[in-house]
Amino acid sequence: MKTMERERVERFERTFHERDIDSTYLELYRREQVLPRAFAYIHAGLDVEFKHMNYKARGGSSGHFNADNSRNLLDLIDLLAEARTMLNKAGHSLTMAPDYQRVIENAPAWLVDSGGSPIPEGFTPVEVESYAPVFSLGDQAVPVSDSRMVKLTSIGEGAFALVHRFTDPNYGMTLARKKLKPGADDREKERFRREFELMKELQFPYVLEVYNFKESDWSYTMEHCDTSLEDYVAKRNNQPGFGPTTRKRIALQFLYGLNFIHSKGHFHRDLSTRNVLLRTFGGSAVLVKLSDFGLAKLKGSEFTMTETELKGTKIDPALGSFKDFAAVHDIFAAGFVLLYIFTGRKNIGRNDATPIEQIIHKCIDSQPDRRYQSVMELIADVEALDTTVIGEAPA
Ligand SMILES: Nc1ncnc2c1ncn2[C@@H]1O[C@H](COP(=O)(O)OP(=O)(O)OP(=O)(O)O)[C@@H](O)[C@H]1O
Repeated sequence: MKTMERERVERFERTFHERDIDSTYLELYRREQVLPRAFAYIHAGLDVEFKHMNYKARGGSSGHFNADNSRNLLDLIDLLAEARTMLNKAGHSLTMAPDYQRVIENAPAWLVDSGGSPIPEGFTPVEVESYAPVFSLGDQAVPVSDSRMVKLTSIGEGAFALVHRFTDPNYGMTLARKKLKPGADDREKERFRREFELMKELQFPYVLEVYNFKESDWSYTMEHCDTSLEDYVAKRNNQPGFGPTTRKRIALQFLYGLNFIHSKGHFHRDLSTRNVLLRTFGGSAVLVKLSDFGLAKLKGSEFTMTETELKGTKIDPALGSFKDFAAVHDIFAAGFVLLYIFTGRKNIGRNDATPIEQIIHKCIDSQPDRRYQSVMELIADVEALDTTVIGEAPA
């Protein structure tokens, strides 16, 4: 850590020296090298507000979160954001228990600083955790095959896991490592292990390859990707080099990957522009890698999902229950991924009538029986697209 960055973190921690902090919470973070008092203070404050929120929204019905509580919670969220930025600059990643992260990320949508805040309808009570730390710092190094420790660099964070990259000096290869966040419950652990096992089974050029599962710290290694589809298209969308032929090539790789998953009897269930990753090789050469299989499961199995688990994915209004998931529901989400690949847009108009838009309308039709019934059918239409007229409406 550089001196200036360390000083900034220490100065932030000193602002908590004069504050009254519940000793139970101080004890939870006693061994933390960085920001022990700050973490204890913020954790204690969040628990007070979360308990009050659960009380006000009991039974799942919406309630009113008082003005003072709203302001307190907003102040705590600001403190946390400040701590996170500072820690990132100092080379640490801040990890938070999934349920705390869910509420904090969703808060800006309903929390206001005057007159109190209306708790959203259907609010899921927060699992308050007063006896274990909810904040921790991500690992900074990992052992490789000859037991040498190599540096980890943070590259991503989802609701449940932290993702780092590291270079194995034995092979000169960069790998990614996904690690479950601390405080994960049995259900999240099962989801994590299932994700690894399924990806291990699905060996295919357009599905992200996973290597090794380590139960001792709930992490696994996988191939490293350079970017997500979301970022790749956003950066190139208005550039002349990113034309219909390149877009069609990316779209087909994505569909071949999806078709392979379906051919093996699985559905992805969480397709989004963030869950499609890319390896880039200079110029316009890319390899599409489908990732984040945490929600994929064998046909017919029971599973309920939470709002956190579907972040970024277009939810199919025609899907009644998650256990009735079928190919047409992945095809619905794939329609939006295709729209983004071909146009850089996330929403489609009613009257769009270019050849690609006609395909997308058929993916997302409100009546599932009017959609493509299989990825193979969809592939046939995308393969047949004439890239010289792809963006033009028919005469
Ligand atoms: N193999 C990889 N190479 C490069 N970046 C990756 C890789 N895997 C994941 N990431 C990055 O890390 C982020 C979080 O990963 P991922 O979405 O798999 O975690 P998660 O906790 O399961 O997420 P979610 O909340 O979507 O379920 C991704 O959005 C992506 O940017």
